[in-house]
Amino acid sequence: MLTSSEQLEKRFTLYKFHSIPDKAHFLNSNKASIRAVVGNASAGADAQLIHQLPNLEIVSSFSVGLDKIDLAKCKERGIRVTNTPDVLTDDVADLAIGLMLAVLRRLCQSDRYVRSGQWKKGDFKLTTKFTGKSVGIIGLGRIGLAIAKRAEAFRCPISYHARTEKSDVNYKYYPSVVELAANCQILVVACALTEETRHIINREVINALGPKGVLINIGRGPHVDEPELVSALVQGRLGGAGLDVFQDEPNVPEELFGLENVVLLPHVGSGTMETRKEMADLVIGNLEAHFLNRPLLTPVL
Ligand SMILES: O=CC(=O)O
Repeated sequence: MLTSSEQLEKRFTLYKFHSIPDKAHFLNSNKASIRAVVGNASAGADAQLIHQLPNLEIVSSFSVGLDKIDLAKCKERGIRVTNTPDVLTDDVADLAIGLMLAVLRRLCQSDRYVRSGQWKKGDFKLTTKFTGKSVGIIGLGRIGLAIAKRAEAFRCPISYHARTEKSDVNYKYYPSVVELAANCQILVVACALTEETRHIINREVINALGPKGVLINIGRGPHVDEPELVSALVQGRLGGAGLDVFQDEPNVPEELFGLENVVLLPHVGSGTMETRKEMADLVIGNLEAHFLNRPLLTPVL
């Protein structure tokens, strides 16, 4: 089976920009021929790159998140943009529930307990029940809703914050994130990263969630004021955290490494073979559709 970059290479002239050492020189020599950019969760098309590519027609991102693409610039230039929604929703929602269980039931710590032979010296300490805990979700889009559905099966009361109240759900709506945090035991970040949602988890929200509260972040690192989160966890002002994303990936604050109430994952929300294949198919399908003048499969712009 061909890898996704082999498939791209079969159909297009592919430049692996991330591995080109002298990017400025490369752009200078090739800028006129580049008509498409393939991005992902860590690199997309910012204003500078868009500006350097006069014939750019489409940005096709191997991610649902669009925060690495300057959408306003794309719109201004008439550049099409696509992402990979829906196909990754289940995986990301599964992982959010996995993080809740892992933090509350101390799954990673228990595993280390067995491997290191400590079990022979005594039983593992008691942990905290997940079923029935109240779950607050920031962002009730596709992924937020999928998390809510799963948490409902664990008999968790669900509440949420979003820009506007949804008329088609029965979950309790909080117009303020601080109020949501004060009224739930597990707070999940599941919204898109935009200028409005950067640092949506700040000191006030963390303090409202409190020393028994748990933060789950499957969104983006910059949703959280990371130094504030680290100090709250170190000082015991927050009960725990399950984090799949960080401010400066792959760098993770080392103060977190020694904390047992924290589970740290390397941004793997959509990281299954099945889903990554569906995402790659969408990226390639969108590019093909564009260059054949057919309707895009998952257009953003
Ligand atoms: O983080 C992953 C994505 O946006 O798809």
